[in-house]
Amino acid sequence: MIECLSETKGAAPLGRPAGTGSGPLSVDIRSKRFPGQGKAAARRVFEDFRLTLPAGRFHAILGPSGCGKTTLLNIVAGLDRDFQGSVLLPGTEEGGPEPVLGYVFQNPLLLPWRTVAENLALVLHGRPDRDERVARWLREVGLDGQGAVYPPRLSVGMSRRAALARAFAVEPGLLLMDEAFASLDDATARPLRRLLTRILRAHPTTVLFVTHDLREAITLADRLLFLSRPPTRLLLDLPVALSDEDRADEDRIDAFRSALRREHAAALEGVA
Ligand SMILES: Nc1ncnc2c1ncn2[C@@H]1O[C@H](COP(=O)(O)OP(=O)(O)OP(=O)(O)O)[C@@H](O)[C@H]1O
Repeated sequence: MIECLSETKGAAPLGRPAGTGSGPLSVDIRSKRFPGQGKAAARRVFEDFRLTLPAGRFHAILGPSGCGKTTLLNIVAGLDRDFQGSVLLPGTEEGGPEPVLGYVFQNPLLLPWRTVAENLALVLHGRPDRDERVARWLREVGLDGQGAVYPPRLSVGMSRRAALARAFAVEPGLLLMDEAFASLDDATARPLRRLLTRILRAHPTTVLFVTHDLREAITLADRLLFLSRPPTRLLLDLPVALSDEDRADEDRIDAFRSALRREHAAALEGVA
């Protein structure tokens, strides 16, 4: 049984407040299998997998393809309830209300027949401050003046900004990001990472960020969680004790990455 409890000693929150005093995110997956289809055998992904993550931190989740990163996010999000075990969302340990979840996928999933502003407004349905929030979040992500545009007219980077605005507009108590910047060239991804960091400074929340890119994980995260091949275990749980200055310096990021690769070669197998 894998258990990863409490904060890693020495893990600096890197300028982000260490949560709002709310309880941790606890995941206990006793068993998660996908049934076989046709001649394909059933697939056992998680078996006695436990994870307890402090609120208010940025956790990067890495691991080989097929180890269950997306499945883990879907279970945490409540999109996949076909498993044995339980999930305690941040803040609920003290009997608080369930936090609002934000989920950012690799595909921005904007409705093409709705304007950018309408796409944001949809997730704010029924809120009296809806229009004000839409305008504020378009400003926050640098899409001021683009509210009336339809998503197919947006550049790739702009549509990712819109997806970030939509995720943050609901004030998520937990933000799930699944390879949100994968498949983007570096010139597009880099400003998006900076934008995400800037937003999180102003609006801290608990983040689970799935990525294959170790550099990206080091640039963004407070903690790196490396998963094994199925049946999936937590292989490594490492703090990223780098200053903001270090994170902005690609040479430092590369040096940190090389050091991790040297020290943890086996656990980092399958991670780019
Ligand atoms: N709906 C499904 N039906 C059957 N098998 C599935 C289903 N979804 C995922 N799997 C299998 O479960 C395992 C974990 O999948 P998952 O997508 O969570 O992995 P991942 O770590 O996110 O992979 P990648 O890094 O390639 O995105 C894989 O072997 C996958 O084929």
